Amino acid sequence: MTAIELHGVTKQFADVTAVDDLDLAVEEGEIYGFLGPNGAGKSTTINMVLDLVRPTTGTVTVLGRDATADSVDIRRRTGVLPEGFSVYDRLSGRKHVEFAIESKEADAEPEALLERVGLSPEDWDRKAGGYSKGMCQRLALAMALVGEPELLILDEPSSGLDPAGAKEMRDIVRAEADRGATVFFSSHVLGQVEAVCDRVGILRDGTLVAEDSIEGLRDAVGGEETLDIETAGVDETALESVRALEGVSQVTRVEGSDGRIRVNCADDAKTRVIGALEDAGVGVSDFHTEEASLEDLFLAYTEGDSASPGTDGDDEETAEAPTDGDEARSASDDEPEGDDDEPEMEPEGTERDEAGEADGTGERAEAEETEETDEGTEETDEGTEETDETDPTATTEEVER
Ligand SMILES: Nc1ncnc2c1ncn2[C@@H]1O[C@H](COP(=O)(O)OP(=O)(O)OP(=O)(O)O)[C@@H](O)[C@H]1O
Repeated sequence: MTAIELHGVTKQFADVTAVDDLDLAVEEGEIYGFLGPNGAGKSTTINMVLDLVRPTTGTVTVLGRDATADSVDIRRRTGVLPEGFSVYDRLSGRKHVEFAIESKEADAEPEALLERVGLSPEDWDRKAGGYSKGMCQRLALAMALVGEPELLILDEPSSGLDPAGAKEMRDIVRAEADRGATVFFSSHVLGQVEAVCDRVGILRDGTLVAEDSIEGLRDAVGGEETLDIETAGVDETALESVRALEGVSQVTRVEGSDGRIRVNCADDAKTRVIGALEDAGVGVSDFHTEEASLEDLFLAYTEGDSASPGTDGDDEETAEAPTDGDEARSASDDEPEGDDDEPEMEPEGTERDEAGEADGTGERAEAEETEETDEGTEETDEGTEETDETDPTATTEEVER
């Protein structure tokens, strides 16, 4: 069975097409990395999977159920780490986890979860308003893990985490997959994706431009590798003989070195390159191969005019992780009025369910139809209303737009 399935899903916000006729299938038990540049439509897709946003057209099925009609059941079986997670400042970490346990009607030990995500016992009863970004992120993960969910949806999970925290996050993701959970996570931190995902989907302008294992993507981009060769010294004639070889696309000297050269070539051209240098009398003292990095792959699929991989891949800047971890705590400023009071400890999805039952199709659907001109704003407000009252893990992203 597929854990997540989207068929022909489009989401239009006024004149912005956030997701465009998207087909996506995530198999049960796999770790699926969802990549894409800023604004590609990742969060919108995740929000549709969670029924926080409804598709303009198309169908979304999660754990074999309809994402809209069965959203309460789906949310009970799903653990979510939302982008821009905001804590309740005055509640302790322990209270947050207890809230999640109560919401899910789960049988879980808050301490075990807090410990699992690496929060120290001395922090468990501190107010989460004093937590660092990384601690907030760990707390969000602890809440997502409550009740051993069948599906984990992690939106930028390593945001705000230091390298050790990111590694712990990966270990937990792997352990969850070993337990049988499906993990769907979006990230800009490509190393995270590479280290942990079985499959990767790359979204661009709301469309899936690539979907494969990392290896498969590499092959699709051309499988070109970079040979870094250390020589005792090399002249232009020898370099020309390498340039003339079949499968070699580029030969450059490494600036500042005496005899190091870099050769971009197909996998099967490597031995020819070394042979040609030796034939030209060049002493090769060492060489190693660098595979195309995930950054290169990402850029190949997401840059340029076409939605197919290009060849360019030097500008790693573009693929750097954004600093959206800032939202983790600052977003708490957007808490609902009267945040002096503790939030009501209602089961997750209660308000949503009532809203859905109010008119049979959900208030949002109606609002979208009647207020077409201000669709985005309408959803924004509504998302806040629904999620803040029911779930402190709810994203505030739509509010901020
Ligand atoms: N509530 C909304 N109202 C209006 N436009 C929206 C809304 N939500 C998303 N969009 C637009 O839809 C597009 C996709 O946004 P989305 O947040 O899904 O992208 P993303 O891939 O998650 O980006 P990022 O990596 O920056 O978080 C963007 O152009 C965004 O401005």
